Amino acid sequence: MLVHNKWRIIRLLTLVGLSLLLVLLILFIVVMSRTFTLKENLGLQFAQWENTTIISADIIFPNVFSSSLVKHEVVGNYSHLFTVLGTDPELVPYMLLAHIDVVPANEVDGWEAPPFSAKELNGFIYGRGTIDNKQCVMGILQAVEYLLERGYVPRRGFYIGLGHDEEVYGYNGAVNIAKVLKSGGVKLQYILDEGLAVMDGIITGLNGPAALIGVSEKGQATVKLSASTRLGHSSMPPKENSIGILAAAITRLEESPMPRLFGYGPEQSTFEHLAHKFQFPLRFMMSNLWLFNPLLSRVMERRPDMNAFVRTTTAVTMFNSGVKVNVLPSHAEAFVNLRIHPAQTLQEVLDLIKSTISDNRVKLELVDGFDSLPISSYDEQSFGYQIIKKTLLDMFPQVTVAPSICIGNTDSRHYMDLTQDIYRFNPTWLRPGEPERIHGINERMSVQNYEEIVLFYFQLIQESDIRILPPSHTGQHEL
Ligand SMILES: CCCCCCCC/C=C\CCCCCCCC(=O)N[C@@H](Cc1ccccc1)C(=O)O
Ligand SMILES: [Zn+2]
Ligand SMILES: [Zn+2]
Repeated sequence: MLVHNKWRIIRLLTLVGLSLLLVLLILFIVVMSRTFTLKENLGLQFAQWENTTIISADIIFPNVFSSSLVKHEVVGNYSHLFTVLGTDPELVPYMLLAHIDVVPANEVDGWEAPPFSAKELNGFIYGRGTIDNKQCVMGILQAVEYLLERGYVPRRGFYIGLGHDEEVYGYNGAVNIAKVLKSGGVKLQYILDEGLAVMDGIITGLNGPAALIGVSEKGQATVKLSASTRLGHSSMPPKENSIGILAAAITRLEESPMPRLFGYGPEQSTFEHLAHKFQFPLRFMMSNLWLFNPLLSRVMERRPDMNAFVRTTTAVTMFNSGVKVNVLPSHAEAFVNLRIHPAQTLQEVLDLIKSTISDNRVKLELVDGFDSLPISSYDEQSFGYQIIKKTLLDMFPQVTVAPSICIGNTDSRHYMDLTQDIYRFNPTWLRPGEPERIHGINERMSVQNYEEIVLFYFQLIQESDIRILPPSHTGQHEL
């Protein structure tokens, strides 16, 4: 009897033990498969890191990641391509671009909140990337999430491209996303990428805010300059060494700015579109740039952000030389970053640098460069431009919309084979003192503006469903 009971207890315990093991195994499989899905979807963005929980995007945007209308691909290891199906295959799709990478930031430079904290202070979210370009990454995904949640089905299909290396030329992210699309024979109605913004109080003399849409972007040249002289003891220096030679060359470059070209590129159209918002006599001058170019250029060039519209800009960004206080430097090198005005070519800029330096001991190498980009359409029939403009005016009737040229470079140049119409614009409001925060300290985005950004994409996506633009009633711009 005792033996019999003992076996019954052992059998019972084994059964309980096995069941427990089974439950644990099932739990383990469920947890692991969930973790893998998250990791696959977002490239491992689910971790506990320095007291910050990084939450996977498929938790924040569940509809985007589960909808049968949306296909998500990881491209070039870290970039993201979303394909959103439209119901009407006749309608040419469009594409929204933004980038997830940022330039470095260091709290000790004077940030009011840690640059990677996204801390909210007085209605502003502080953090590197908040206005370049996380606001658009999140704004686009949040808008699509809300639309899907409401059962929206687009008529016109669209793509979303989120590059991971825009700040270092985009060669792995944007270039590969464009390749994927090209290999699928995709053609795009228009592209909207980061770029200019709503300028509020930034343009001197202008009444009211202006939304500047980049219909082109400046070219760029990164040039390496170097000089080499004999290594030796600092107690017996020659009259000049590599540092002095290179410094003199750089001084010559800084003291000889590139020619004023204001009015010979798309900026002419910008000011013609804005002219009616200036007071006399500026209104008259802006409408007659052919006559007032020389005068206006001289006023504008005094402010760095305005000077960018006047000429090819020259910025010495890196200078390296020397190894020890008592050793003559055998080699000095510097990098100069130029943003090329559309009325000049890369070759003309290189020739001018050479003649300005005018010293054969200084070696000049082109690290990377390209001419300014083609001008996208912005007339009454221009689908993309008019959709962006209408979306803006519906939201902000007080804004004047004008075509302009983007003074920085964007990923969109890698998509040039897919469309003729590329627009560079962030639905971000910039007020005095704010342009300096881009790549600078205390980069921030107001909570209110973030909500507007979500709404902007929410509206734009729905506006883009229109088959053709309604006939224009005005047939003229705001001049
Ligand atoms: C007449 C109107 C005056 C208006 C004042 C303008 C205020 C400035 C507003 C917006 C700034 C535009 C920024 C455009 C986005 C640039 C994004 C960016 O930083 N891109 C990098 C990309 C790059 C390219 C090559 C090498 C490294 C990085 C850049 O251009 O540096
Ligand atoms: Zn950017
Ligand atoms: Zn940037």
